[in-house]
Amino acid sequence: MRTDVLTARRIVVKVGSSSLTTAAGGLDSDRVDALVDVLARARATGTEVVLVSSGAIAAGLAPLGLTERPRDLARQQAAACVGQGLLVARYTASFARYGLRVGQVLLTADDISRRAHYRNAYRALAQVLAMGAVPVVNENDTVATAEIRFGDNDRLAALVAHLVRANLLVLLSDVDGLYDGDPSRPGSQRLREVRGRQDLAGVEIGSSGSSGVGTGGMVTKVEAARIATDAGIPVVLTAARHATDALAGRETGTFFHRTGERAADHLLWLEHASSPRGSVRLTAHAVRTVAQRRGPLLAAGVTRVDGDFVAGDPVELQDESGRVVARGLVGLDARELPRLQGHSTREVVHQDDLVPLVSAPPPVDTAPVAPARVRIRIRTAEEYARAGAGSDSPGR
Ligand SMILES: Nc1ncnc2c1ncn2[C@@H]1O[C@H](COP(=O)(O)OP(=O)(O)O)[C@@H](O)[C@H]1O
Ligand SMILES: N[C@@H](CCC(=O)OP(=O)(O)O)C(=O)O
Repeated sequence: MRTDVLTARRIVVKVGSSSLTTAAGGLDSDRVDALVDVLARARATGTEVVLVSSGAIAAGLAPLGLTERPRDLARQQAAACVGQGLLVARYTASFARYGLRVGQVLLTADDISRRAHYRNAYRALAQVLAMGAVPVVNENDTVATAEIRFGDNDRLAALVAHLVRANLLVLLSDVDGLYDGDPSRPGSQRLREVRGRQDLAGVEIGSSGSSGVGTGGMVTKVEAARIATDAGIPVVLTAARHATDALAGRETGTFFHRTGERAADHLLWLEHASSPRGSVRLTAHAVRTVAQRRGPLLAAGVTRVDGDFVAGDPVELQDESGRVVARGLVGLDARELPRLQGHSTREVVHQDDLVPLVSAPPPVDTAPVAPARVRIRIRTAEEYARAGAGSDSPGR
């Protein structure tokens, strides 16, 4: 038995498109009902549930006369617009069988990478839970542009788990766990547990399966598991048909043990969900300060400004060679900075709004301090698409 699962009082369950649709396309009511049966049982035992559900685009295909997932963003937006309503209507009817209400929550990465928005999203979700309803979360695909699109719900679910302070993330797919190679290949073995990155060495993490409606495949699930476990949230990855066992703490799928501690609220979003609006180049001294989070970034430490950002936007902080050393929420507009750079003590990024992405050399003028934790940065959807990785591209 998995004690972390049994003791979890608040859980985020993410279900993929491939687990909600029929082979012929369209929503599969029986599969929606089967999932809701499991979630309603968890609720009956006092566990709070947040559902992150994909399927908007898949559900909108048939009603719009589309036979496959469109490759262009405009038709994906249209499909999501029609499908999201159908999806939530289906959940509303299904949860109503248990006297439970659902509330639709549509998020964009852009909305919630800012600190104030993050708090607002937390307040809204916490209130929905406090009032006994089940939040059904998805990305707001209809208004998300290629630039701000988060792109896959696996990573979105990991960030939502952090946002709502969940004790567990459950990823439900059409495959019953992470395999060491293509699961359709004879001889591939399921990993029962992952305790850290070392357990993933040699594992072939591939893209979407044959359903044709999934996004990102195992790549985004493993990234999601890494985001969650690094932030102290264990993850169960299994097939939707094993959801009962997964929530009962039985040994199904792949269990990712937590590897880190909960990080400051908005910093995880800043690191994983935000798309930088510009970049600021720093002196060597300022690089050391921000990489070790020993103080704020002052205008005196800025040597160059690129982009058209305004106060509150996420920006990249670069060293003198252009290497990205941190991300920060900037406190000044791009047009204000040039006249201050190099000499002013005005604060450009507050210390609490900084995420170091690499460790820096120890400062020459002070005693050695512990280096900042080296973080493996998860790509944004935009970077992901640019790299043409897997099938996660918005152009798919
Ligand atoms: N190493 C692996 N282990 C398990 N599944 C994998 C692996 N590599 C690629 N996959 C594929 O990932 C698919 C699940 O991802 P995806 O199609 O995006 O589903 P979902 O809609 O649930 O997000 C599986 O059907 C499987 O074919
Ligand atoms: N937001 C999109 C789903 C994106 C996504 O990650 O899909 P999936 O890989 O099926 O979980 C939708 O609702 O269609």
